[in-house]
Amino acid sequence: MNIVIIGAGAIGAYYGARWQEAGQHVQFLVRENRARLLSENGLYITSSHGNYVFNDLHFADNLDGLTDPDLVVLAVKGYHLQGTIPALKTLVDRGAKVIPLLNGLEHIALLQKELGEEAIIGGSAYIITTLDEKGHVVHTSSSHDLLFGPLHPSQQSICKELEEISRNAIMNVHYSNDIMLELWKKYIFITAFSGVTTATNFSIGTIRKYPDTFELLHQVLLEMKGLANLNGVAINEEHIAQFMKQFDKLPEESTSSMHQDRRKELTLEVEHIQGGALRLAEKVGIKLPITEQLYRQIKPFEN
Ligand SMILES: NC(=O)C1=CN([C@@H]2O[C@H](COP(=O)(O)OP(=O)(O)OC[C@H]3O[C@@H](n4cnc5c(N)ncnc54)[C@H](OP(=O)(O)O)[C@@H]3O)[C@@H](O)[C@H]2O)C=CC1
Ligand SMILES: CC(C)(CO)C(=O)C(=O)O
Repeated sequence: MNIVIIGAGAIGAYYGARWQEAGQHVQFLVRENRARLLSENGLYITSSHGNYVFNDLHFADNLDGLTDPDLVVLAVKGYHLQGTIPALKTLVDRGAKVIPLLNGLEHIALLQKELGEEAIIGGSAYIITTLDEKGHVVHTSSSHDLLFGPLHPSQQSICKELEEISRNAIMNVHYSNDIMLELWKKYIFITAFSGVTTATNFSIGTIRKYPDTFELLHQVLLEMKGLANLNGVAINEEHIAQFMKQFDKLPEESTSSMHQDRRKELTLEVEHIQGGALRLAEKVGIKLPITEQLYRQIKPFEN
């Protein structure tokens, strides 16, 4: 498969590496600074699942430098979404489908509006990975799961093809026939996890030591369950119990990518994640008081 990844960042470069390693044609569309870093330092990933060096790295800072893809993987932060629309429009006009892997949910409707419902496949990543100071990928979780599935019936064959090629790649792939449910599950999980770790500035191990603080995670999950249900998505008590079990089992030092960004003093996706939840809540006429409180606490660190 011919894959273009927009954003050779922590998750884009990780999954790109795994597909290239499995024999797919992977190209990165990057911006000027990243192109310079890639030229100077190359790109490699370190991971407990095996390191990978891009000996043959294809990247360009404009579309003329890339061959037309079957699939575009969108792997930028929520606050960079708008900047990718012109390139996405061109690639979709040339026949590509787009799988966004951003955390959050608002981007799905926005991309469907801009590019058409047939173009946007549902996708979500469960992984903990970051870039080091040279721009190389450091993968620190044992998980490297990729969930995807059609949001439109016309996407079934490309999703099946993606499942096939990814089965030979070093990653866990899950094709879902109800990807909207999966997107909400991830959204609920990340709203709680990134909200509490970033607001408290603690990893999960420390949060777990304080039951009152740990309970915050549960409270956000319950609020978000209510929001999902009002949006017609069947999140239930069992899902919430599973998320709490996950929080219980995560290794001590585990934290969210938003919290890692706070530690590095980078821009935070609080507007896209918690802010997005508050906007969705307003649309259906409910309040999310705990999520709103976390949003207010994180906001000063956003930039
Ligand atoms: N990291 C993780 O562990 C996980 C992250 N996620 C989600 O995945 C998404 C991406 O996160 P992550 O990979 O960590 O982010 P990174 O910041 O590591 O990577 C994003 C990359 O996108 C690039 N970019 C931004 N705008 C453009 C553009 N217009 N064209 C080309 N490249 C562009 C940035 O490049 P530049 O250098 O030019 O700024 C940057 O390298 C986020 O929504 C995050 O929440 C989900 C699961 C886990
Ligand atoms: C919760 C986690 C680590 C799962 O992949 C994530 O998506 C993030 O922190 O951005």
